[in-house]
Order: sequence, then C-alpha cells, then structure tokens
Amino acid sequence: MTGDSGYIQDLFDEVPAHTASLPGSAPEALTLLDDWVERDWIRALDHAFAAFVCNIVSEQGEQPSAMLALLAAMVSHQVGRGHVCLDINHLCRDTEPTLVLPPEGVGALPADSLRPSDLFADVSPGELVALLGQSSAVGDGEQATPLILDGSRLYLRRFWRYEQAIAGGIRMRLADRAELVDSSLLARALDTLFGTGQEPDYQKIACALAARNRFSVITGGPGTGKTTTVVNLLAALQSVARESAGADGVSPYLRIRLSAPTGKAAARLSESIGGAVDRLPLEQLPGRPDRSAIPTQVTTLHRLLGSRPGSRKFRHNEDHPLPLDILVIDEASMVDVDLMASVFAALPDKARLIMLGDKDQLASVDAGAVLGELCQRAEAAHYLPETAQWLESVTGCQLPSPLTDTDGLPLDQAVAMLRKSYRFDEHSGIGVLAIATNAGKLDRQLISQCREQAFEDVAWLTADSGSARAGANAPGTELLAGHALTGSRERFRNNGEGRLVNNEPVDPPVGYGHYLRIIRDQKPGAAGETEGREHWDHWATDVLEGFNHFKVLCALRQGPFGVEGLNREIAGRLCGAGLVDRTEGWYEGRPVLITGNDYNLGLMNGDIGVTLSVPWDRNDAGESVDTLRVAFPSSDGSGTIRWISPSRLQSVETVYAMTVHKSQGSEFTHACLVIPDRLTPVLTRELVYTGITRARHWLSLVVSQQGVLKEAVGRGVIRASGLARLLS
Ligand SMILES: Nc1ncnc2c1ncn2[C@@H]1O[C@H](COP(=O)(O)OP(=O)(O)OP(=O)(O)O)[C@@H](O)[C@H]1O
Repeated sequence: MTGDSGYIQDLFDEVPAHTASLPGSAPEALTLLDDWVERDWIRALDHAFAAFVCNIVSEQGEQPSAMLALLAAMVSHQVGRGHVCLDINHLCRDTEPTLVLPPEGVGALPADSLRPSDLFADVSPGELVALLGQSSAVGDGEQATPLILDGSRLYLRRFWRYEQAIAGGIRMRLADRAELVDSSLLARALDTLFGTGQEPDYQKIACALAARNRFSVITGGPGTGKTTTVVNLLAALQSVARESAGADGVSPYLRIRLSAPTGKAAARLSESIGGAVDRLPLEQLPGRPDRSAIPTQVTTLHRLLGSRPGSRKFRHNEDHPLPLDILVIDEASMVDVDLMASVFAALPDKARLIMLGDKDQLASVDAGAVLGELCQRAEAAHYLPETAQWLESVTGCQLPSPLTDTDGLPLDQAVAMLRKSYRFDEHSGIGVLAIATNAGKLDRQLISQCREQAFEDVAWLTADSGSARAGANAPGTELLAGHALTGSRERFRNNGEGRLVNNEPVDPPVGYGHYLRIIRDQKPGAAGETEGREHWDHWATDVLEGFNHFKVLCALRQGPFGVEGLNREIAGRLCGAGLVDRTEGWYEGRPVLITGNDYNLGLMNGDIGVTLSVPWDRNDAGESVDTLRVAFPSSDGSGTIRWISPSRLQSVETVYAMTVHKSQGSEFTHACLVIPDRLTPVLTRELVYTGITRARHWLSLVVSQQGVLKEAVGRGVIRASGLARLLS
C-alpha cells in the first residue's frame, strides 16, 4: 500500500475498454436501457419513462434521438436517487459519479460492454442542451411537456413544479415583512429571555431574525439549542402579540403548530420541548403570556396536512388552508420537495414558516435537499448592513463584521445559524469529530487521538475486514457482536466511569445486554398481572428507553459490515449469552423496525418496537398464557404504549443494526458507527456526520480501513437542484 490515495484507487474495479458501438437511434438506446434494467442499474420505471417520451414525440412527427431516450431515462434515474433534476454539465464532466452507475455491489462488466461514461464522452453540454431544446418533449414550463429544461438542468415536469412552488412561497414571504412585529416590544422580550450583553448570542439573534420574517430558517449542529431557541422565539412572539392586542375580545394569541417529518422526530421534539416551555419566565415577559399559548405537542407533517391513505393529495391545500399563524418544522433536512411544496400550498399567505434543522445532515431520502439548499450561505451569514443594524438594535449584540455583506441576498436575511454547542464542549470527541467531518478533514492526528482514548466519550475499535469477509463468527464481526452485547466500557477511558456532562454525572456506556436485562429483571410479577396494564406499560416504557441507550449504525445493508449480516451476528451473540432464546422469527427481546407505513395500525415507516411476552391470553381452563406482543411508544408523544400482535405487522425487520439513513431524527445515548471496509457511493461526509451526531454521550467507531473513513469524509454529496438559484 502506498498511502491512502493509492489504496483508495484499488478499492474500485478496473475499467475494461468497451468494443460495442454507441446506440444510434432511440430503439437502440431503449435496448441498452433494457439491459441496464436487467442488471438492476436503473429502475424499470426509468426505462418506461424514456419509452413514453419517445412515443409522445413520435406522435408529434418527431424522430426521437438516442440521446433523448438516454437523457429521459437518466433524469428519472436521478430523481429516484434523491436529485430534483439532472445537471447536464455534471453529467458530461463526471458521468459515472454523477449517475452512480454502475451501482454499488455489481460485478465487473463484460469486456465489450458500454459504460455510462462512453455514452456521453464525445458530446459537450452545449450540444446536449441544444439537442434537448429542439425536442417537442422538452419545454420551459409554459407548455405541457414531460421534461423541462432550465439552463443546464433537466427536470421531470412534476419536480420542476415543486421547486417553483417552494421558491414562489419563500419569495412571497421574504418580500412581505411589513408590520410583523413591534421591534421595541420584541427587544424587551428578548432581553428577558436571553439577558443583555454585547457578545453575539446567536440564539437571541436567530430569534430576532425569525420574528422579523414570515419565512425563516434556523440551522445548527447537535446541541446548539435549536429547541431552546424556538421555544424562546414562540414565547417572544406570544408576548408581543398579547402586549399589542386590543381589547376587542379576540384571542390575542397566535395559532402555532409544531411539526416534524417523521413520528420519531415528532416524539423526540415533544419530549424536549415540554421541559423548555416549563422553564420559560413568562410572568416576566411583556404581556405575561399564558404557558398554554406555547404548544408542546408535535405532530407529523403528514398528519398536520391531512394525509389520505392511497392518495398523494392532502386534505389541506390552497383551497383549504391550515388554520394557523405560525408553523414550525423541526428536522427540516428530512423534508423532500414534494412534501415541502404541499406545505407551501396549505400555508395561509400571512402565516409564518420557521424551519429548524441541521444543514449538514443527510438530505431527505426522496428527491430534494431543501434545507441544505437554503442554508448554502449560512456559514458566512451575508447580512446586509441594514439587517445587521436592525439585529443589533433589537438584540444589543454586536455582529462580527465578517457576517455582513453589502451584496447579501434576500434569503440570507432570513437564515440564522447557531454556532455554539451546549452539549459538546471542546473536550468532547463527538463534538470535535463532528466539526472535523463537516470540514472534510479527518487527519491522522485526530484519528490517533481517538485510538488512544484522548477523548473520554469516543472509543475506536479496529475490525479485521479480511476475517469479517471470511464469514460468520470471524474475528471482525465477532468483535462487533461482542461490542453490541456489552457496549465495551473497557474501550473507553476510565471504563466510562466518573464522567460529567454539563456538571451532571453520566452513566457508563452500555450495549444491548442493558435493555434485555430490563426485560428479564423488571418484568411485572403476579401483582402486575392482576392489577392492570399500567405495570406492563411502565415496564415496556423502561425497555424501550433502555433500547435507546445503544444502537449499531451502518452505512450499508449488505456485506460483513452491513445491517443484514450484523443483525444475524448480534442476535446469535445475544442468544449465546442467554439473553434471548432464539435468533429467528418472533421471540421476546426482538427489536423491530417498521419498514412501511401502516395507517390502520397507526405505525409509520421508521417506528421501532420491542417484542415482549405478556400473560394476557387465557387457555380453555381460564388460566393465563404467555403471548408475544410488540410494544411501540405512542406516536403522539404522550408516553403511552401501543401493544401490537406480531401477526398484524406486515413490514418489519430486526433492528439491532440499522442504517444511518433510517436513524435520522433519532438520538442514542451510545451510538456505534460501523464504517465498511470499502468505499461505496453512499459512504459520504454527510453520512459519517449524521452517524456521529446520533450519539448523545458515547460514540464508538468501528473501522477496518482508516483510508476508507478519511476518503468518505472528503466526499460531500451535491444534490442537483435549482432552488438556491431560484432564490438568488
Ligand atoms: N443558551 C444556553 N445556555 C445553556 N444551556 C443551553 C442553552 N441553549 C441550550 N442549552 C442546553 O443545551 C442542550 C441542547 O439544547 P437543545 O435541545 O435546545 O438543542 P438542539 O439543537 O435542539 O439539540 P438536538 O441536537 O437534540 O436537536 C439542552 O440541555 C439545553 O438545555
């Protein structure tokens, strides 16, 4: 091995030279695309769309070209991968990285096969744009064409419309700031909530900025106080509303709704927001707003908008807007363009929208990276002198001059970034790793520090990839399964003992043995059986809470370091330790992840439950018999338990290990991030950052090739989208 970069090149397959000729007509292109569908490179849908485009242009008397068929299939393929459009410049410059074709895990191509890069090697972006411009299938949005070309960006019509709707909704709100808030009342409220001082308090600045605009974004990393800030903001807004209200008998309060894209994220915000609202010094604020004027219940966006089973359409839309004055969306990085466009459609023109989230996290699974796009310039703020002056007058804080810019854009004036973590200080390895990952720089020194326990919250485990690839029970996976059982306290400095976070003691890290012992040791006895369900609910709550203390997070599903293999390994290890009694099928202790929405049961994709044995059934003799039920936390954040029979669960999988993608919106006391031994397209900086930041107090990194981790962190994903440009 000659250093990391040489090694990294070796991780990819050799590229064979092709001998086949390029498709010269649309039918030939469709045949090639058929082959790609067969190989699972693209979806049948992508091929079908290309065929559809060829058909409709033929009906117009146009001879469809091979390139039109290929580009139609590729834009559909890109949307399936989370992009809103296909950027022709990127396609020509970096064909295979742009399309991620061939995809992860496929074997080498036959020597005579065409590679995607061969198709676009001899054509310039200008030629492709000109060719598209001549086709009747492509328009600029004015005509009813299936494809839209906007500069070098090729869109499916539906996604172009979403982006236009979002940009329109934002622009309209950015332009309408008049009489939103009384600045002097706001200043008084903010001083009460945050105190006075000239040092920049970015939470106070974010509140002021969001109070000033009908549309605003507050972004920040983990523990930077997004929840704290929004609670203060809502208190300040209700305070100003109450103080400025006339005595006309109309409620002085603003109608506020809190939402999140998933049930898990909604439940997490519900949990943290309640305490923050309780601590508000409301009686000292102008107008002395009631505590009940600040909501603590968080609902999913789908529920808020009124989803209808089997329909993409929501009950709330332009004709039936949401009855609210302020909508807060937490974990906004997970919202895709489709859902975001529906939010704007249902939002009354005068309502405020406040988006909260971490701009550096993985984007939504479906197309779009709305929050990331909106926050592209957040780091340097770009506040106009007029904005900076207003912020200084309302908050009393001096804004650092690098954050001002005489060329700031309208959107910049509505984006606030929180810059100080209250959870991770400069000694926290989780905090340091998160910052280094975001900067794209995981250097040797930092890795050595992690390996040598320089940080008390980070453990480094080196997995032997060679033996892991050799199969089950190999030392690489053995190590991981053992770690999952105990949490490997011995791998942390001082065995994880005696740690304080914000002056509060923190328990040492645990593994899955922890929740399995709660199942065994805290099960209600005979009293619980006779005295009703609450004992069982308490027990299940403790089990679910215990299960949240640890999670194995993987980049991949397949391979020795993927979810599927590790789930088997870990189950085997837990069974070997006598903590579960089997590894397949349904058994007490089996944790499950819901993989598809089930509206009848009220379970959503991503919900997690734990299987428990309860003595609720009766046999013919009337005696109680143990039966398995899966305990899920209620989706409304009320803390109650839903007990569901396993036979009713249609789409579930075991979840000792889960993908980083699925873990978005969740947080675990101890997260174990498994870095695979090969580079794959999904392994990016955003994925590593999202994995690291799922850890609240303890992080273990399982790495077999340092080079892979370093290279992954060097690779940021750029989602093709035109939203930022539409707002510039
Ligand atoms: N200004 C502050 N001063 C002191 N502590 C603070 C401040 N702001 C937030 N905190 C504390 O920091 C922790 C994280 O705050 P909060 O939950 O608001 O952050 P967040 O950005 O929403 O976190 P998450 O990463 O969980 O989304 C909480 O314990 C909170 O009480």
